[in-house]
Amino acid sequence: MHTVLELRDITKKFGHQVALNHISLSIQRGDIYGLIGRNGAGKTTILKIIVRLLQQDRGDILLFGSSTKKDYFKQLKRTGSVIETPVANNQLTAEQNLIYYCKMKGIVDKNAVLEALNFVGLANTGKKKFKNFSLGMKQKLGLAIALLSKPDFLILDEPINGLDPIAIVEFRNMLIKLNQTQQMTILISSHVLGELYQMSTRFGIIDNGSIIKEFTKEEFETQSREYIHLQVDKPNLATTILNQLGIKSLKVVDSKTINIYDFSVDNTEIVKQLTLAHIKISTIVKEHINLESYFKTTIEPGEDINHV
Ligand SMILES: Nc1ncnc2c1ncn2[C@@H]1O[C@H](COP(=O)(O)OP(=O)(O)OP(=O)(O)O)[C@@H](O)[C@H]1O
Repeated sequence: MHTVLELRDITKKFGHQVALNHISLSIQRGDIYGLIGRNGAGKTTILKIIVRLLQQDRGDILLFGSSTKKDYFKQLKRTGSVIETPVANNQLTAEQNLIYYCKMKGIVDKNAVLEALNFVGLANTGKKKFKNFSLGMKQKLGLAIALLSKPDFLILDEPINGLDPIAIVEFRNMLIKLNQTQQMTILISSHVLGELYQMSTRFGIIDNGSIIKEFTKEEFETQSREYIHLQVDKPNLATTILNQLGIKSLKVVDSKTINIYDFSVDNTEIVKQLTLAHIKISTIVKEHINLESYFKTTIEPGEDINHV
């Protein structure tokens, strides 16, 4: 296996605030690595440190095996990135912006601009200036800019934020195509977990500046299992009754939700006993753990009872 990126014990502080706390992770060639975390968890800070928009306070980064300053910057040329909002000139068209970036990056391939425009589907935007682009068009131009140098490693910060469902699917398909046809390794941060799940091969969950879980899609699929999603008005009393019924594995997720992982008692019996105790049930349904619910219960552990 070839390691594209390795972060070793990275710490970054802004004043007294610890944004990254001893982060270690590695990304292998061909991975689509989904970085998941709530607002302020540290995702953008990681990406900025990788592309050298920020400097870590401690720890080492290896990009394609290089860590020394000179070699690292050489390897950065094999990387394309869109971090925060795509930076383009408001007064220029898509094509003009790409020509400008080619000059800046020293890209001499004459087909690079047209290829990038075609790939992201912006070839027909003609004279329209960047300032008049929709959000989706802006995101696509950002991707086109990142692809100009035909990178081996693509880094994208929240690329599908604010896009409509059709644009999201288009974006997903583009990234999967890059990964499958050009073996491009991709690091992507996103809040849109359902979408991230569909394209990523590996995941890292970051919370409060620490990576708290890393897993492959395969591992997730093997471990994820069904559960009963129960919503009631008195979860504490409901938990007591469920325990009395012999249900050993459950989790109180929030002020009205209990997830039950133990199927030893029939749903009708659960409903009957809760109703007898004057508990109002608003939902009782069998569900499969998805990335979103896994993420939620991982970063907000709730009250865990005998559940691993
Ligand atoms: N330049 C800065 N100066 C001070 N604090 C900063 C700076 N950049 C980031 N931070 C802080 O570091 C923490 C991590 O921020 P970061 O932007 O990496 O989070 P994030 O996971 O990308 O969040 P979001 O999803 O909201 O973009 C936050 O608490 C943030 O306020």
